[in-house]
Amino acid sequence: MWCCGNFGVSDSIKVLKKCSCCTASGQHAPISESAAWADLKQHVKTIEGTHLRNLMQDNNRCEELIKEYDGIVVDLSRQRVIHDTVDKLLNLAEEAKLKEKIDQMFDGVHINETENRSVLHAALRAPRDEVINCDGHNVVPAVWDVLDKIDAFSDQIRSGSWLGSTGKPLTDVVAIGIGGSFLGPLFVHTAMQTEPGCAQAAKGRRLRFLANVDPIDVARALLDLNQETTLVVIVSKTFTTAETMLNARTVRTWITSALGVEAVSKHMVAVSTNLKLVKEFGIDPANAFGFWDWVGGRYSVCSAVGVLPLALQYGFSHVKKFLQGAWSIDDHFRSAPLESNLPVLLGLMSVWNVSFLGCPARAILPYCQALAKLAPHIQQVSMESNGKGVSLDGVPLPFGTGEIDFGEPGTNGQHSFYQLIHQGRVIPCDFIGIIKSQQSVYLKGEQVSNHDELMCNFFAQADALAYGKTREELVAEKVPEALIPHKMFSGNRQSLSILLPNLTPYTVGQLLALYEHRVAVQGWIWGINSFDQWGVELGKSLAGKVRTQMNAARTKTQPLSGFNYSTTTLLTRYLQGKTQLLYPDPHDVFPSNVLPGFEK
Ligand SMILES: O=P(O)(O)OC[C@H]1O[C@](O)(CO)[C@@H](O)[C@@H]1O
Repeated sequence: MWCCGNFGVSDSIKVLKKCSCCTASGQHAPISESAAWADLKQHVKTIEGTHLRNLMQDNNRCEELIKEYDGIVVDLSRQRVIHDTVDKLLNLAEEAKLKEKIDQMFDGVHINETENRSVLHAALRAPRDEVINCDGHNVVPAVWDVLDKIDAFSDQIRSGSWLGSTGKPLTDVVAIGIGGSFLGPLFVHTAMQTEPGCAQAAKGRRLRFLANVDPIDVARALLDLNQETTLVVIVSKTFTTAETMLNARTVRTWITSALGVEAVSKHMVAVSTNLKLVKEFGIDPANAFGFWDWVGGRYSVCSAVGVLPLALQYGFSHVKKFLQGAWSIDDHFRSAPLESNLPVLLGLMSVWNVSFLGCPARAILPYCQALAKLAPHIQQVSMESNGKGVSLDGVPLPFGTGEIDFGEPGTNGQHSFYQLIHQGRVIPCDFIGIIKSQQSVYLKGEQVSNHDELMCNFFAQADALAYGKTREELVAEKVPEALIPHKMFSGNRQSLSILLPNLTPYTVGQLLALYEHRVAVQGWIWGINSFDQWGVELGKSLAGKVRTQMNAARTKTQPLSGFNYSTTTLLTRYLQGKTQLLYPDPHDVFPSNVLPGFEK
């Protein structure tokens, strides 16, 4: 048994206490030592004797593996599983106390143990009358206080009752943030942009994101914008992230150089959990939108992090539907039996592929251009959450965790990396299709509409991967012998298909929550903390060391010290290449043709 599940929970602050019965040291044995894991390892041999080409002929099996909830169809029939496999994976889930973990999350237990925090992003989309407790009090009213504030503020901006410092309406928004303070909002914005209702609501408005500290991104984000009509939203959970704060100072300079310092109160607002630093930056606390430490950065798109910029662009009513969609999956996740629970099944399939079938990567392939930013967002949600080397107890794990996520919308990906997926490495694929497109085009005389054409590929690719193409088929097609090995497809390559009725704010919310909870399921099975991210710290601190030396070298012409031969050589070459820029005056380093507003 890998864990007794006797988690002690104190009355108000629900902190997990170590159970005493697992090992002498109080540490849990890794899940890989469980009987359920061993059983699955054994079961791999059975699956290796099957081919999807044959498995797909069993209609009962396929029917069992096609699941539906609230309009979403998830087809798992092209996974390399049989009925027994699912049963064994559910045994593994039981061994990992998955149901208890889900309950603990919704109960506000401090399951993010290394940061001693609850994990309650689901509370961000809970209906007003829901009760979700954290540290002894219901957090839902506080969530709605912020949502109501965003509703009112976004309405003021959009209606023109809040004007810029020179009396003009603020039609453009630049949201500055990185990682979770950027990728989720960008994903949802990209998905909503072409939805007719949202597009109508956004008429005459522009939403830009500024994430990278690269000054090229500043130039790109500010291109053609006018300070007088621009609202800047600084989004940072900590308000200390180096890239975001430098970009915030840069854009503040862009605003104040044109409009004066007093313009900040009209043109700059913030989203953060650190309202003290927001104030120190010069933003009126009345213009700050808070959230809470129980919201992880990569899980924060449903907080003010995403809701504020999206409500400014589309109006709060559309964003509310996005939150409702996410809640639909939250509610399903916390209440549906594991065997019909979509995020649970998706998570278990990923664990099966990664830990048992040896496929550490996953391709996310939406057949919908509006989902172009889904894969980049899920990269962070998944890889920052589950790319860990030790168990919750800090013990090195004897197996790899996490998945290497990547993806592009179809059909673009087909003309790029699908070659490898068909004949090279085995990469389990998530195909995501939409029944009714946001845009409909049908040309007279064409066989099918444009969206149907797209979806023909969605259906074809999954079967191409599953069935492959045999030597016999090629011989029958009279393919020359020399070409046969090149034209053969082994098939038996697993994928799953997710079919959404349409792509609206509601279904975007569903899709988001489906992936968020799937990732959590994987982490709970592997026995890791999916909610911290210590792995990003080392690079950040080393960049600080380089920054100090860079400044010394630029301003005092001091020699570099403390770096290895390689870094010293390249750093020296870098410094030599830019000797003309010795920081005499910050404005001097901004060519006015690139960054409008920095003219001297
Ligand atoms: O919102 P913040 O505090 O600026 O952090 C941005 C991002 O930086 C990280 O902490 C690490 O890259 C992410 O987890 C987070 O989403």
